[in-house]
Amino acid sequence: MIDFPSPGPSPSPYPLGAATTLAELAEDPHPRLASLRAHEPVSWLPELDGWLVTRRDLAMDVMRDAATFTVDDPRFSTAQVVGPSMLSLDGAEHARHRDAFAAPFRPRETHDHFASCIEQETDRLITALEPAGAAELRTAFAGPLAVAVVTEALGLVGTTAATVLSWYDSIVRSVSDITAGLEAGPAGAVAYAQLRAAVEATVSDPDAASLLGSAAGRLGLPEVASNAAVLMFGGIETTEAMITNALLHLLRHPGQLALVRADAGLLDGAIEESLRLEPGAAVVDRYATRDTVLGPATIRRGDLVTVSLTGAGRDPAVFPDPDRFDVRRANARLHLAFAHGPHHCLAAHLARLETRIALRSLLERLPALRLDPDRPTAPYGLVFRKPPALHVLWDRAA
Ligand code: HEM
Repeated sequence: MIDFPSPGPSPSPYPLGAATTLAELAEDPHPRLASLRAHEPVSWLPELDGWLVTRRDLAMDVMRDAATFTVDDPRFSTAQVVGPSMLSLDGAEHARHRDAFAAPFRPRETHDHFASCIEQETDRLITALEPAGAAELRTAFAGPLAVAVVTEALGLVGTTAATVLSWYDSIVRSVSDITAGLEAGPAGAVAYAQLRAAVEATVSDPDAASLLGSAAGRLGLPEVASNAAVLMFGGIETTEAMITNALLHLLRHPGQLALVRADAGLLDGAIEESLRLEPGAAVVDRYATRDTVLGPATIRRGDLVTVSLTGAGRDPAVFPDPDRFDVRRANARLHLAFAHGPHHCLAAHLARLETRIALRSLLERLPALRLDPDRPTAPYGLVFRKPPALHVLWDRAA
């Protein structure tokens, strides 16, 4: 009798995906994303228990087709803490929630409402730092600025930036626990209840000129509160990352920094290049509503489909020499750092304005701003990517 060897598990059709770890994607994802993009642009990652899309054209296909790739799924962790909002709805319901908040974030309205507040807050923070000649700019500058601007945007009556930050921390902890498969503690629910009460107080205050008041004319109170939480959730860590990453890129490339110092018009190019190379939000998640084909992959209904915005930003088919930081790159703005399609970041203009004012003021006011050579750093993180700390030095006024 012939003894046939037992077949054993069949090899994965996605060997690169099978070998990809979440730890390496958090640490330095770029080499792995480059080989995935080249060989398995839609790959199954067992560690993710989902698909990872790394090619820019396919990333856009996913994000623009909300009927096939939805955010509206019970696994979506933010909605488990704050309830349904524009971030977790699709179709007509999504439009109803989003439209109620859209007007204040249009380019002209953003500039008129926020520019002077951002300038004031930036100046205040830099004035406090200036005498020391050294600082850790992520926690002493970018973070507080992001919180102050979100606080201004929400316009909650009687609520300080410190309170908004404490709610944010508690809600983020609950969302992270749920994402990690743990039971969320009570702090997130308590913070959300307080935020909701502040939203109610603001909406019923005839003197409060807040975007929440105008939204309340179109949405119910619980819906206004959910979206207020999403504005807070969407606007703090991402903007902190956007500012810190842009600073890091410029300070790491003195030649490019010199170009920006010589021509302030290139600052926007530097910001877009930084978003392309290291988007503050590295991925967005979608869930397949039906069996479908995406590029070379067959996706099953219910599958998690994670879009790598970082992978898309370095797609060589669109961005030649994609790893290079080039403030004069003509098409840098084609990055997908603010997503694409119906969920394109509501406040992208605000985030850009904030980062532009922040960087311009730092470069103008802190002479010879440079990285601290004794404390090197690099972006880190699976979802939100930024340097854990950004230690810098500058020349103090004599
Ligand atoms: C003041 C700052 C910000 C606020 C208030 C804000 C707010 C929002 C809101 C409300 C949404 C949901 C839109 C929708 O679902 O229809 C959103 C989406 C998004 N935002 Fe922002 N955002 C800010 C800054 C940023 C920054 C700095 C980044 C990245 C660098 C970013 C990346 C994104 C992405 C990727 C999405 C899409 C999420 C998805 O498709 O699942 N945002 N943002």
